Amino acid sequence: MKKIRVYVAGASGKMGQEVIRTILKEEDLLLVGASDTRHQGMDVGFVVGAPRVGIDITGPLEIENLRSSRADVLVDFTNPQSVLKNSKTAIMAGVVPIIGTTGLDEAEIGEIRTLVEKEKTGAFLAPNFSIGAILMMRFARESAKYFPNVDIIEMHHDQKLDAPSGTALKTVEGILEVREPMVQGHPNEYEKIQGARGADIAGIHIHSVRLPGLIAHQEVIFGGLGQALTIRHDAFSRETYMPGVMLSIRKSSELTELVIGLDNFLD
Ligand SMILES: NC(=O)C1=CN([C@@H]2O[C@H](COP(=O)(O)OP(=O)(O)OC[C@H]3O[C@@H](n4cnc5c(N)ncnc54)[C@H](OP(=O)(O)O)[C@@H]3O)[C@@H](O)[C@H]2O)C=CC1
Ligand SMILES: O=C(O)C1=N[C@H](C(=O)O)C[C@H](O)C1
Repeated sequence: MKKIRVYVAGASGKMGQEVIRTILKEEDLLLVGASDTRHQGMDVGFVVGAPRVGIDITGPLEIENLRSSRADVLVDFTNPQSVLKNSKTAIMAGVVPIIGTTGLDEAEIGEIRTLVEKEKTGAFLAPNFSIGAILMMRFARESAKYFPNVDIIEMHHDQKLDAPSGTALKTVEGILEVREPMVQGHPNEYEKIQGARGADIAGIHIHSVRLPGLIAHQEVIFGGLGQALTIRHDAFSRETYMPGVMLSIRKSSELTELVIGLDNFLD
């Protein structure tokens, strides 16, 4: 069996470690490289609490390392400052980036799309790899057809860099496919303290909570006449993302364009 060769950027991080532990258990996947600013020179197995793997963590991602690994895909769980450069590096090396890192803006995603087209390779980006979160977004899109008034509360651990979360933004994107931009709340409302009503996208307010103890949680709250509908998803551990990440690795190695969203790979 020809194995899919996987390189992981952000290998020492919370998601990177979980991804590596999972890849090491999959028979059709082969870990061929690991990069991170932390634990440089250490065997990646020891970093993730597994036996020795024979692959050292190489430091920030370099095109030479990626090329010499002969990777098919690069899984990126780094940070909003590194992900664009890493994705471009992968595409230039002929490696399909699987981008889990959030925080890319529209212009940056456009840059990736342009480079993918120029280099005739593929790329995959998913703000959320959890099936429950995908369903939450799908149900929210459906509900917005009947309940146009909606607020989002997203809650994450306090080490998260970007706000609002990629999932909240993707949820809004889906809702705006079926709901026109509108003003929510009283037209004359005002904030006594700046930010009290959260971030406003086309009238949908996003409130970002950051607290220790949390992992990743989101409520999409719809208000209607005499009723409210709340759709909630909770990630209680990072294992929740693994089936989606593994599916994406298997589906992405043959991509020839930029694809956004795990729902593209679900039946
Ligand atoms: N799509 C999804 O389903 C999910 C997405 N995420 C996203 O994934 C990203 C990572 O999350 P998380 O694992 O919690 O974050 P962590 O901070 O735990 O891990 C990120 C790691 O990447 C390292 N890093 C930074 N720059 C580079 C670089 N250029 N090359 C290699 N490694 C680098 C960091 O090092 P240092 O600390 O020294 O900077 C750190 O060790 C976030 O954007 C988060 O929002 C998270 C969960 C699910
Ligand atoms: O930083 C995280 O942890 C997460 N980030 C993603 C996001 O911004 O939506 C996905 C998930 O919420 C966990």
